Amino acid sequence: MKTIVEFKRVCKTYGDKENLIYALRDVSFTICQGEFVVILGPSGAGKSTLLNLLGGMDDVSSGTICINNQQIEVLSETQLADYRAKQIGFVFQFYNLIPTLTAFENVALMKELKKDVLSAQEALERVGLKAHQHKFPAQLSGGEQQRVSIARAISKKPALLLCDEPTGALDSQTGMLVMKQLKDMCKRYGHTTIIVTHNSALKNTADKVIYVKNGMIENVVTQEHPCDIDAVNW
Ligand SMILES: Nc1ncnc2c1ncn2[C@@H]1O[C@H](COP(=O)(O)OP(=O)(O)OP(=O)(O)O)[C@@H](O)[C@H]1O
Repeated sequence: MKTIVEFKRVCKTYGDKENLIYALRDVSFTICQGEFVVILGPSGAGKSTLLNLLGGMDDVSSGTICINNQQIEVLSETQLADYRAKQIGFVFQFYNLIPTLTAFENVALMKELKKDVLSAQEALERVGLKAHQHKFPAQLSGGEQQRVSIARAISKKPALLLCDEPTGALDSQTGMLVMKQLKDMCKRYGHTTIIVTHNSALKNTADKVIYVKNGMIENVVTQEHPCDIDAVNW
């Protein structure tokens, strides 16, 4: 399988000499195209820092990051903005939908960022929300709103779908449905999906689990036969 993400000896520090905080220290790993990846670790471990670096929202202090054959730590601000707009789909804990636009219009906005997008209708169909496409966010449940935000992210046909605690604001049953959707789409359409979570129950469902602790990679486990989301005890 093609390698789509390669972190090589990445360090990320905050603060100055006297007050240096290592958010990530000497982090190396790879992710293959089409993998369903879970990044697990306690609070403060460095998970969000990792995701921010992957998404081009922050820059490394040292080391290299290669995504889809592109070295990203050397990109200028403008090139990084283009990378975020075209290559990355983001899903956050809160859905960040525009309340005055319908589900369809929220997804269709992505056309402004990239020429080659999935139609809003196709993206909403993939998340099972075609019937709700003309509703406003306030007329949708939390789980449905999150599915609109997933439709918005996948409509860009991103190289990477980055999800930061995507079920954090949902009850466990709805959270499970959203996770199921993410995994089903990863397998059906080949989206490389990277999920940051505190929920260690998800570890058995991933092709790869990256354990982060104290800014370091504690372990990377590749699973040949991950279990179905339905089998998870939340
Ligand atoms: N902008 C910043 N300035 C200073 N320190 C930061 C900054 N961002 C993160 N850190 C520090 O880097 C470390 C890793 O933070 P990070 O947010 O990546 O952890 P996390 O695993 O995502 O935690 P959580 O699960 O609580 O969100 C923490 O010690 C944090 O305090």
